[in-house]
Amino acid sequence: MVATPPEEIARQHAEACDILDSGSMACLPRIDYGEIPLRWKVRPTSSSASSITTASNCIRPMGTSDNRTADEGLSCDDGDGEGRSAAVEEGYRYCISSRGNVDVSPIVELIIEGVNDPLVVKDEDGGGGGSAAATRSTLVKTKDGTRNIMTKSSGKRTIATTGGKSTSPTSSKNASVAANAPRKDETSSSRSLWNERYAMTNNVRLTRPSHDAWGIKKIILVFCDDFLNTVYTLPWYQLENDIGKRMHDAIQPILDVLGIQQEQMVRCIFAGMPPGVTIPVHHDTGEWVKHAHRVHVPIIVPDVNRVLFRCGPTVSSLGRVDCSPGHVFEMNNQAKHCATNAHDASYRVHLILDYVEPDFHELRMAQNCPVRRVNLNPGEVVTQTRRSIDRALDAGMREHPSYLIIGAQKAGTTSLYEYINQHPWVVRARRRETHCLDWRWDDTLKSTEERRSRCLGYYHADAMGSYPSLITGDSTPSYLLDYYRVIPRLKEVFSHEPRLIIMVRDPIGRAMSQYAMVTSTDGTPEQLAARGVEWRDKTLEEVLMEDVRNMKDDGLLPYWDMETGTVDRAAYDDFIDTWMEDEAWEKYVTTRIPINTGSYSPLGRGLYALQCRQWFRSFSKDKFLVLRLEDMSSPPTSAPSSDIDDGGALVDEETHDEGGGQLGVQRAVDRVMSHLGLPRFQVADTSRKNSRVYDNPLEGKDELRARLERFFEPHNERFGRMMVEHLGYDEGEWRNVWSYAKVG
Ligand SMILES: Nc1ncnc2c1ncn2[C@@H]1O[C@H](COP(=O)(O)OS(=O)(=O)O)[C@@H](OP(=O)(O)O)[C@H]1O
Repeated sequence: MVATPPEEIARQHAEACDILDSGSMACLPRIDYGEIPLRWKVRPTSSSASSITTASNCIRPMGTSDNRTADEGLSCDDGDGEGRSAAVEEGYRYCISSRGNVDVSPIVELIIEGVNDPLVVKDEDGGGGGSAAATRSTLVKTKDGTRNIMTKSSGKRTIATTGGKSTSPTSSKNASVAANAPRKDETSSSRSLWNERYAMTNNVRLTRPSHDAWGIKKIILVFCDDFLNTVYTLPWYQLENDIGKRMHDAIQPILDVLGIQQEQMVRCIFAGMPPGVTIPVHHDTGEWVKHAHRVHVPIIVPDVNRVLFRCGPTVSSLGRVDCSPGHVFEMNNQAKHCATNAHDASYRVHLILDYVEPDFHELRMAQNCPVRRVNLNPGEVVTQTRRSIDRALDAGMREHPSYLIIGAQKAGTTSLYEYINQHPWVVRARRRETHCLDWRWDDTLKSTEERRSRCLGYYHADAMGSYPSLITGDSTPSYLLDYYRVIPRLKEVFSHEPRLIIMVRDPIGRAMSQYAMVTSTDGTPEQLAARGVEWRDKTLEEVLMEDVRNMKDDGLLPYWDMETGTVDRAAYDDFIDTWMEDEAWEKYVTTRIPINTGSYSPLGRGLYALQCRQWFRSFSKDKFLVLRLEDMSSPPTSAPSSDIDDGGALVDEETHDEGGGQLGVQRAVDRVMSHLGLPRFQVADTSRKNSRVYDNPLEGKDELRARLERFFEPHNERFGRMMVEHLGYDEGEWRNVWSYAKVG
């Protein structure tokens, strides 16, 4: 979302003041519709409002203080809803639900001191607070909304993008128009919880870019990162200290009204809105928004008639919410909302609380990404980006790279890399294919330390140090076959053993794709050079025959009859998994893989079991994830994947994958996220990468195709068996992988 221009904020502020001055807008009736179902938060538009509001059975009433159920709420008038019409209810009930009323005087007692003091501005140098670590390397937003790491020392934007669009509602420039609030600190009570300098040493300083831009003061008790990976409890909500205990006690009645447990709370903040400020119409975004219920409780409201808080399905249908102190209301924060404090002297304070549903933690456990809860220490420094929060004391904890896509060539590795990079916590390596362990390996470097440093340079390891929640990796598909060079180097320079991802594809399709690429004259000079010229004037059949002869000469195919193109099954069964096969395979890979050309091994690269076996001997099985391209098939052009729900599952699997292919991509990426221990996200661009249009070189070559099928059939079978037996993959999916048996 583009930042709201200052003139527009000023216009909205004037409009809000007019509404308040004229008294023309009554508050929406307080109706408790129960908890707003999370799925209503997906697309808050008026059309979806009308479709979802007809489904009254979607409402899940919770116990409320006034004992009114959602259904009762729909049909009864609670006395203050004069003028309420069915249409009003119809339009707003998925945006606002009054969940009850509490006595907030214990909270007021805790936070009243210094509430009207002007905002303390942190020192230019970071005030010794939270931004110190961030000055070394900073994530910066690029034009396309992705993020780069800027390294201060070089002053050059070097690296890496992480996916995802920012939707920050405004900028600090705007705030200067909207917030004519005082910004200096001379009068602040030094022990007020609102005093940022005091909070910086006794609590923890966290930034909230949009709030900061609007001049909003805050007392933060509980906070989570954008993916709900970690929930941080700040000192002023920890039971070990007096303020924390008192906060707990004071806030508990709100949790009781909502019917939730402390563990469900993922954010809890007091937000002080300065006098004369308007927060323009916006809606909240980010992964956490989809999983959390947003609750507001007005705590200190100098004059309810000078406060305008509105929410609604569209900009033109905003309804006014009753902001009397103690009114506990849930709002759909993916619907449009805005607020004005038109009081001329005093701050307005709301408690803003977000909570997840009780089964959220189990869901995340099942996705191999359990929610962590961390107690922060007083004065602790954290490094924040828009999407991530890292403790300074965790700096350098993550070793890079976290993952490597090692192959197979032409099996969709580029696409997978691009999909993974759409995760906001994934940072690109310097190049997609670093090749730092094969042909970019520098033999002139004398020590392991130098070699490690060179390799780590491809992954921006230094700049990533302050952001341990961010990961990086690369995709170099030549590694799978070139294991004998790559594995010892990998072990030498990366002692932590990265996660290894292997994409596979029907070896016949893979070979055709390789042939099409290597013989293509399109591409950059670098690409053309890497392909080599050896296959330029050869047919697919010729290059395949060359490879099969090499294998035969190396003793790898004692079961293959060159004349008939058939496999002797008994000879095959006797030969595979013996030392003779090992020796022959080693001879083949050590003598037939040139370092400077892609024109080799069109058949050998499709013998996945033989390649994987070498990797499986060197790394434990939990390090591997093997995915089939066929399961991730998507169309060549970009298509939106907006029908994917929070858990990463499509809303309607039956219909949504027809021709779309997004489901396969999303599933593949979900599996990668589990493998990497990252929270799931929705892949926005599911289109194919690196795809090529070419004539089918097997068209009209039935005998050649049949030979290839006979050649690969036992190897495919063997590979499928390996997936089931070694990695424990599903038998139904893998046992007959790429079986060429004709049906009927
Ligand atoms: N999502 C999806 N669905 C279906 N097909 C896909 C997808 N992503 C990539 N592809 C196809 O994978 C081929 C490119 O693979 P790689 O990126 O691994 O090639 S490379 O080794 O990096 O050159 C290339 O195959 P060909 O077009 O046959 O050459 C791509 O079209």
